[in-house]
Amino acid sequence: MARVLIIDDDPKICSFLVLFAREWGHAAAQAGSLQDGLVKAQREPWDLILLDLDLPDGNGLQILPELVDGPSRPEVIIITGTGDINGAKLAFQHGAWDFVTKPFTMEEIALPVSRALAYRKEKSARQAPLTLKRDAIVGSSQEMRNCLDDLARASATEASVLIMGETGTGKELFARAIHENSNRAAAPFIAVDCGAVPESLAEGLFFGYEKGAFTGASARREGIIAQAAGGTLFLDEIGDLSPNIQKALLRALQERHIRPLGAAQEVAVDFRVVAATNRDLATMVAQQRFREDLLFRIRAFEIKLPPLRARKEDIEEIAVKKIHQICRHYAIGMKGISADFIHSLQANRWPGNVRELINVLEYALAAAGEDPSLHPKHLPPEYRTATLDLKPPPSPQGVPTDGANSGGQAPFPTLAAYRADADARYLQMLIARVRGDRDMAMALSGMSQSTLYSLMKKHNLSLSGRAPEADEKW
Ligand SMILES: Nc1ncnc2c1ncn2[C@@H]1O[C@H](COP(=O)(O)OP(=O)(O)OP(=O)(O)O)[C@@H](O)[C@H]1O
Repeated sequence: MARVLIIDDDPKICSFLVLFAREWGHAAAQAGSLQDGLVKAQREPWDLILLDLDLPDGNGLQILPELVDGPSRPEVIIITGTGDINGAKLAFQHGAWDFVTKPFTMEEIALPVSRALAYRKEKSARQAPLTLKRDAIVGSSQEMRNCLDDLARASATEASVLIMGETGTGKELFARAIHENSNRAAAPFIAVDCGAVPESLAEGLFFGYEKGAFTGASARREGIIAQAAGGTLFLDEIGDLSPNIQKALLRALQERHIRPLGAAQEVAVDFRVVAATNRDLATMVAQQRFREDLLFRIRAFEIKLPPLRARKEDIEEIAVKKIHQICRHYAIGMKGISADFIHSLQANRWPGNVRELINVLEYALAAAGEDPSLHPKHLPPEYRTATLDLKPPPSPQGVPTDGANSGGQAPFPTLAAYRADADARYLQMLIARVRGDRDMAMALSGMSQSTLYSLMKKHNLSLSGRAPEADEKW
């Protein structure tokens, strides 16, 4: 038996569909508005939702993304009397299973419904590998379990995978886990941050070059695609690739052959691509900033990682595990964790997601010193105010805003300004923690010496607390 929800404001259609679903042995319920539909869709698990577009409180497409990403990830069939090709395109972009125009006969609706339910049955029958290696991935919320199911399915195939999610949600962690759980686990996992590759060096980096291929090519160099032979190539921030490299990469993906710069022959390479982005690639395609054919190539399988604020249950589990890990790592006695401390963590929005949470936990442990347990007072002040019902704070001092403040709202910082401010505060915490110990600074922050040094320099800071110019050479 499947569970079917019908969201339509026409009582006749609803009764017809409820009857139809029950005759086929399914459980069915109905909702007459977007709001009612969304509440019901999120309160109970559904296998299939039949969604009208023209509802009294808005267009069904408005809630489609929330429906398909809902706790039970139902299939959604659009049923509409005002369908047009653009609406259908949008619906498919947002993950609808099918699009049926009204009026329809019993047969016309029976086919897509039975196909959707058969697909769903097949999907749930496919077992995730029993031995999924996920040690580093913490979280048991329904959202995280859905992502782990996707991870298991992606690992069992050879298909390319696109992982989407905000910064710090664990895209790289998932990419590594796909590789480690795949048949390619024994071969290399090669990661490249596409945003950090200068356009002029990109071809050489991806495809390699022969000695003398260009001025400065004093020796032959293997490209990262060849390095990933037999294994997985992880393209982080793929939305940052220039059009030229998108084109060259598409060719490599289609042909599975590459030609290093200056080489006479093409060589075959067997590699799997996992890509990640925090951008909306479909919008970039519409704006002609990303190739549609490349998007199709890399998106055979999609994993959407939800932000931490959408899975607050995971915060406690991540915090407990990370605190224990950090305590073990630095050989400091285990700390107790107060319920208030967890409550304060859960009240924050975490725009930097798990990465930001981990940084704050490091700070709290440093601030706690010899105290036996962690309390809200050990959190950075700005993270403590989240539990208070106060007016929005003014913008951080010196942080430029986007100029889009209106209606008396507090100025809103630009993302770049917010990140720079967060970087500076993080560095200050780090300086206070390591008291001049460079190795400890690198170990705690996970930054290389050169990255740490240049970030310190950018913010006019030094590990010793003196002016950077007076600091030791690295
Ligand atoms: N579910 C999780 N459980 C435990 N640790 C996690 C989880 N998700 C992320 N992390 C940790 O958070 C940090 C950031 O993760 P990761 O680099 O994979 O994120 P990302 O989405 O690739 O970030 P970005 O887009 O900024 O590159 C890492 O230290 C990672 O180990």
